[in-house]
Amino acid sequence: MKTDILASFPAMMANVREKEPIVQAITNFVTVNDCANIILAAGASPTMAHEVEEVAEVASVVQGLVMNMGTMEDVEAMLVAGKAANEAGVPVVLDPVAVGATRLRREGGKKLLENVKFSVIRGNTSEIKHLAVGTGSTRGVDAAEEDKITEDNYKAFGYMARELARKTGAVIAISGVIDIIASADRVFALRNGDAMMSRITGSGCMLTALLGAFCGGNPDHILEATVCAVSLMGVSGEIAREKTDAQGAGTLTFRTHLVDQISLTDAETLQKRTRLEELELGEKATKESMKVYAITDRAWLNGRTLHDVTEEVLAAGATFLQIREKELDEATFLEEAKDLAQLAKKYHVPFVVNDNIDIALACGADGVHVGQSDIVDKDVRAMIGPDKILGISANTVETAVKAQESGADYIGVGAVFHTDTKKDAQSLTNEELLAICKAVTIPVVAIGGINENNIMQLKGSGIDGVSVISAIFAKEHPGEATKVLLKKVEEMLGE
Ligand SMILES: Nc1ncnc2c1ncn2[C@@H]1O[C@H](COP(=O)(O)OP(=O)(O)OP(=O)(O)O)[C@@H](O)[C@H]1O
Ligand SMILES: Cc1ncsc1CCO
Ligand SMILES: [Mg+2]
Repeated sequence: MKTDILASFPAMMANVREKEPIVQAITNFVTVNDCANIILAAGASPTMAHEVEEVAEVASVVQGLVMNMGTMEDVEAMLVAGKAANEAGVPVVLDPVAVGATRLRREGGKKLLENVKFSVIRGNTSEIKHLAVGTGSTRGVDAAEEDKITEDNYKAFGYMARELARKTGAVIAISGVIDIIASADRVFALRNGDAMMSRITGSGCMLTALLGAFCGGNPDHILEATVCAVSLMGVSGEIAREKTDAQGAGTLTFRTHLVDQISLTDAETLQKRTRLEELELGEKATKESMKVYAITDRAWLNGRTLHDVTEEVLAAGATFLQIREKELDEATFLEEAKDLAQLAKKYHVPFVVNDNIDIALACGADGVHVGQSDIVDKDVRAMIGPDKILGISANTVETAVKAQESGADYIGVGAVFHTDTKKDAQSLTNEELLAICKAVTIPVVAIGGINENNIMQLKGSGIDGVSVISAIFAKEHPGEATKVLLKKVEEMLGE
């Protein structure tokens, strides 16, 4: 069951204040004093040790480790300390300051991510964008104007943060006008804070230091601790702004009020003022997710349940799941679809329902897959809304282009092989497949008679993966079959 994050705030705060975790911070020389003070204000105890000769020793006895790339003289010490903290089970928080801006920072950030396992990575939009997709337009320590987070794009930042969380195993916190916090499964948007926070240096560094204190006090609840710390920073920033304005004072006074307020804000005020939204983000159809696209078939269950067989297939690495039921009554179909939707969520695999839009919408699926006739009759995209996955079948350049124009997120092309007598003879040639793939920009998955023996024939056809039914579900060991297919597809794709 999902935990109620707001309800966890009092415990998160009390754990920091009562346990007084020692937090080691290897941070930049610009804001080091502010970082030490905010750790103290939260109720924890700072140690700003950064000499490479001693950091491992320190990191193995503290409760939290923070590393901040602000001035880049301590990357070697960060690597040594990070490894020691990982070995000792101490949570590590990274602030990848200006990570995309220079070669030194790009390489330093890469090295840290390759060698240290982080509990939390906290950065502004440009920094996290660089780590997630390599294209953040960082020029200095502040986020670039074009990477600004707004009410129009914050969901996209949510997807990006979740993707990075899955890749790194860390909770990701993006700061800005709207803050985003994401784990592999859950994504939050937080609308607290004040514009004056970006008019003093180091509010981001201070937030990262605060995260070190909260993770140190709550090592088994990193997601809750992160949301609570980001919220404490934002709410304290708002109250500090009110106090600053009441005095008619400016930005440096604001900085003092901000640190003061971290020590003063209580859990009740925090809960009351926190503006937290949990985002329900479905899975997206990507090229990567087309590799082994499994379609269910209950014909070969052999006494096993569809749930168990599907779980075996997902655990083995299937990258996409479609439920296809031609004979079930609606009520049973819906039950089954709800169950598989939950299962697919657990494995972070996109899940669509074949042909039945009502069931797709009712069961919590990520989308629906339909044939050409369905898009002639009705506007499926309008029915399911802009966020759900729409898959459409096509077998010519013309129908593929039409599918894309109708709002498809991917195309299923087939039948690729004759399934009956002319075993393994292609009914769609690689040239025809390539023409289809070139005519559209969305992912393409091939379907029809594909199995582990004929996949290699599709090399050079431009497809992103294969969709199979019997090549998985008719096998005695569907999980093993999935693994073999995945390996062959990656070979076929030339990876
Ligand atoms: N315009 C704003 N409105 C509300 N909150 C803001 C605003 N700008 C910054 N903040 C808050 O300030 C804190 C720091 O975020 P910011 O994105 O400025 O970090 P940063 O760029 O890494 O800062 P630095 O590198 O100077 O330490 C976060 O808590 C964030 O929510
Ligand atoms: C201003 C500045 N320069 C390097 S680090 C730093 C603090 C904010 O990241
Ligand atoms: Mg910063």
